[in-house]
Amino acid sequence: MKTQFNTTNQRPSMASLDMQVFTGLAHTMQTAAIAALIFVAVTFAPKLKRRIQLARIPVFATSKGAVQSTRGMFQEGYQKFKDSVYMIITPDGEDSVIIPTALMPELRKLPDDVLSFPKAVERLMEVEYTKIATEAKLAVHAIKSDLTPALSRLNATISDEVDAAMRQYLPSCDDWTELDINRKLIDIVTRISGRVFVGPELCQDPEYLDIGANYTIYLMDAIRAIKRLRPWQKPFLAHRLPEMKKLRAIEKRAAEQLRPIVKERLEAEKNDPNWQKPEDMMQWLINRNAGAIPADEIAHVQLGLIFAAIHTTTTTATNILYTLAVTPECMDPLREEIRNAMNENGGQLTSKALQQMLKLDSYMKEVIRVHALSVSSFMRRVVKGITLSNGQYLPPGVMIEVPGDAVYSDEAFYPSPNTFDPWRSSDIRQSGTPTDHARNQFVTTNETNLLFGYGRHACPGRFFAANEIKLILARLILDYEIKMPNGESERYANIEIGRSIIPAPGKTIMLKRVEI
Ligand code: HEM
Repeated sequence: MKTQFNTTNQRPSMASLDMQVFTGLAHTMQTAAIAALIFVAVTFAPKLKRRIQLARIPVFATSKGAVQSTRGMFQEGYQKFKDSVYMIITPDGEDSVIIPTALMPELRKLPDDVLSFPKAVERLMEVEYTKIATEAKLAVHAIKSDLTPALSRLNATISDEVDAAMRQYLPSCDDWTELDINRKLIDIVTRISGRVFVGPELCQDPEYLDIGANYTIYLMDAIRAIKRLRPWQKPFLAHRLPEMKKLRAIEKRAAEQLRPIVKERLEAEKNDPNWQKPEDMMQWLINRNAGAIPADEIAHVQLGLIFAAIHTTTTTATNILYTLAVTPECMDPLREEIRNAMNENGGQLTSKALQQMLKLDSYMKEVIRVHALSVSSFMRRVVKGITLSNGQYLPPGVMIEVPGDAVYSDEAFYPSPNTFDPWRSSDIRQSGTPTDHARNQFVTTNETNLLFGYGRHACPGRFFAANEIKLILARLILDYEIKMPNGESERYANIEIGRSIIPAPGKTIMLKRVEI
């Protein structure tokens, strides 16, 4: 059989076709291989470079290491490398550099273009898809300059709201009554915070209360769902997730509810000379921008506040109540202190009365020492390379964090750390120097008190949160007996989800109104 050669006039034979296809395929594969190599180089080279730059740092454990929980990993790491910088490779593949307490002060004041809080939040919160605001400049400014200075003036209003919220959400409890206290606290805290965020009418509106109680839950559900996707799937599938649709829907409802109120207030300011500006965050946000930012943007900031304020406060208060239910011996000293402080302040829970409650403050602080909300704190991403005073270079892109929970169990900072000592801080404050007094408060932020973070981004809402929690606790302690159900005496164990440690939801405690 003659071999057929392909010419322009001839139909190609099967063999030459095969050859052409093969050559074409080979080219395509070559191109694909080069593209893949470039992709791998672009994607992994910075990571590889970082690894080389961090090579001197000991790596404690990988995600597949022998230690089971993230908390255990951080605690064991602390035992081994407490005073030095070390690295933990977390299950999400982050190179996380753990900073010892001694090196924290030199990082405290670095600006965001060197060591960034928003950039640390970006990947954690899947910001590319959730679109939540990582820069909270407007909110932070309004909290620091308007809310915190107004706290003593607003205290009576907030205290009245606490009473109203208790009446609304707690049953009469004339006899021992079993309550899902976490659920109740979400509603109570949403209403009280709402009074300060959006004013007296809206904070009682069922639509606002529903948004306030659920926004954080929907956001966290969406983040978890996105994290379950493979990285390459995210751009295509993230927006179609049912959890994301729920998130977008609640954001839309918030904008629809808040938009007309912002417009109404702007109109009133323009047209009504007798209009009195309300004292709430909504107004402070409007004032700070002289109406220059769109109403939808204010709604966005309000959602950011809801996220920052409500579940953090509720989780903290739930931790305290789960503990109160198993420490009945603390109830009388606390009750006596609250009554004395009220007697000295005209029978009211004034700001000054709250400041005088050293035992209550100490109890709250000790609960959080034993039941921290997170294994780590001060999470930041390095933007410009930093050389630490020990000579270690931290390259751009690296995440740093501090093992806050492990610090709380360090004998050097907290003697007998395994003992729950409710008056640990009040004893120091009563007998110590002014510095001891200042460094041992619930709202203190420093290298060994990390509930509210550390440095320039430390929680600006902590003064409001502390007052709110104290007002709720003072009412509960004055008016109720508290115990565990079914004669139990063990505290509910907290549950760990990644770096978070939260009180188990859905658990009950018993309340009975005190007979006077
Ligand atoms: C017990 C309740 C609360 C806890 C445990 C808590 C905790 C925190 C933590 C850990 C941070 C990050 C700090 C850092 O990394 O250095 C933070 C930031 C923040 N918190 Fe709170 N928070 C609470 C209540 C509140 C409240 C009531 C508000 C609002 C009134 C608020 C507003 C904020 C804001 C706006 C930020 C971001 C600060 C910034 O970007 O500079 N928080 N909070």
